Parts: sequence; structure tokens; C-alpha cells
Amino acid sequence: MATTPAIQTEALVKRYGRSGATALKGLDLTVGEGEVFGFLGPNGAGKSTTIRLLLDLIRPTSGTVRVLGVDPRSSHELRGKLGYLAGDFVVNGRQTGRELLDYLGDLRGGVPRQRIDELAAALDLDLSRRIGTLSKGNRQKVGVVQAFMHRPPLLVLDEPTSGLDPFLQQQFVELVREASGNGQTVFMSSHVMSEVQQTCHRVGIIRDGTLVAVEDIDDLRKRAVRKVEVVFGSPPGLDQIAGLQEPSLTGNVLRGRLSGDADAFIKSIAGFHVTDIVSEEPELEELFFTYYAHPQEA
Ligand SMILES: Nc1ncnc2c1ncn2[C@@H]1O[C@H](COP(=O)(O)OP(=O)(O)OP(=O)(O)O)[C@@H](O)[C@H]1O
Repeated sequence: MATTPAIQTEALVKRYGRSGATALKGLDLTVGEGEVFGFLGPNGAGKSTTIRLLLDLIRPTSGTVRVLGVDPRSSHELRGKLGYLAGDFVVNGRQTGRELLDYLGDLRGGVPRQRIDELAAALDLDLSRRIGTLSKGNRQKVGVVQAFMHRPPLLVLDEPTSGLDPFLQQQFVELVREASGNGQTVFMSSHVMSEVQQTCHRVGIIRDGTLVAVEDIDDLRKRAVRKVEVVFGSPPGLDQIAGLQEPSLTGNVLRGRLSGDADAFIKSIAGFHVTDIVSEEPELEELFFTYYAHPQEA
């Protein structure tokens, strides 16, 4: 039996006000249960609008939304099954982090104190401080804890690491991986390509209210260009090398760029004495930005 998608939108349209911008122009989006899905696009593309519709913070002009199989407009139970975090986590500043998280934990049916403490320790967050006295980055950590602490089946994260430094971005990546390993679904908008690369199974790219591409990260990775350097005992001639873009030979060192299948290249050098080979992890960032600017050329 097919499982119910964690998120499904059909022909989703959102127009703000009577004469306002049409932020979404018929969005069809499906996120499977257990997927980590990255939602990417330039500023103003419609990412936050989509997320607000999923959470029933705003209502669609037309089209349908299903979250964990139900219409978010008609299900109060859904709230407890979601973890939500926006980039600018804002709460009443007089409470301490501990007070707020205990309160939210109770609302969500009880979260063990040990779980909150572990998350706070991983993020290096002092729970005894009043939230109003925290820096933006530390306030955002409180937001990260409240989103993850009850291990919700679906995490909806809107640019979650804005304001976090690189160390904490890495901690965040670990939390997403842990959630994914636990079978939770993660839907995340982000401008931080490294975290998308490290966590997402698929990415959807939205421009101007329309989904322009949905790609498997592994497929993207295979298509992305890698720099390659091969050191030979005694090098072949460049005319004997196959499957390598922009090949150049300096002494015994061959350099070039590989995209897609490496088989032709490897076979062309297999008859020569290779003393070392280095291939860089593909950078998907360039590919994403090509999509942002010219989706048809990517
Ligand atoms: N409350 C609102 N009233 C009127 N127009 C809005 C409102 N919120 C968003 N918009 C418009 O809808 C479009 C989509 O905005 P949205 O915030 O969804 O984009 P985004 O992809 O999240 O951008 P960013 O990366 O900058 O957060 C934009 O043209 C924006 O100006």
C-alpha cells in the first residue's frame, strides 16, 4: 500500500489582498514520508508563503493542501505533530529558555527534561537566561530546540539557520540527520547550500511562485563537475585521455574536470602507472545558482 505523502499541495494559489502580488501560481508539490526535502529559491519566490500555508498561518486563494494526510485548516491535532521554526524566532522575552521550553513541552504532551538538556548542551545554549537578554543567534537556538525536542513526525523549517554561526549550522545538520534517521520528515527552505547538500534527499526549486525543478540530490551530485588530479609514474599523451574536460598536463600531473560517469576516463588511464589520484567532492552550489538564474539551462 502506498504511504500518504507528508506534504501534498495541488494547484495551490496564494494572492495577497485583492490587488496584491500572486505569491504562488498553482504549486504542485509532493514530499514523501521520511524525506528530507530542501525548498530553494531566490528572495520573494514564494517559499515562506508555501510554509505559512502548510501551517495554516494563512489561507490559500485556491487549490488544496494536505499535511500528514489532512487539511491543516481542519485539524487541530496536526499542531502537535509538527515542529516549526522560522529564521527569526520571536517569543516573550521575560521567560527563561528553560521556562519556555518546559511550557511548550507540556503543550506537546510532555517532553523529558533530559531531552531538552541534551539539545541545549549540543547547541551550547544556556537555558537559565531570559530570552530577551539573548543574542539573535542564541534566541535562534531556543527556536531549534523547541522545533526538534518532541521528535515531531514532520519538521517545517523556514531558513532555520539564519543567524547561526558555522559551528551551530553543523550542529543543526546533525540534528536534521538524526531526525531523518528516526524516520521524521523534514521540509526546509534554506539559502545555505552546504546544509542542503549535507541533509536533503531531494530539492525543489521555486521561482516567481512556480516550481521550476525537483531534483534528487544524488542525481545532481552525479551531474556536478568534480576537479580531478592524477599523478602518473610516466604520463600518457593528452590525446590518450578520454572523458575529461579541460585536460592539462604539467610534468607528471594531469588535471581536469569530470562530470557524470567516470568510467571512460578511468579506463583511458588504466593502462598507465598511476601513483596518486585526487577527486574533489562536487560543489552543488554552482548548479543550484544556475537554476536560480536560468532554470532551463541547468
Ligand atoms: N503579507 C504579504 N502581503 C503582501 N505581499 C506579500 C506578503 N508576504 C509576501 N508577499 C509577497 O509574496 C511574494 C512571495 O513572498 P515570500 O515571502 O513567500 O517569498 P520567499 O521565497 O519566502 O522569500 P525570502 O527568501 O525573501 O524569504 C513576494 O512578492 C512578496 O513580496
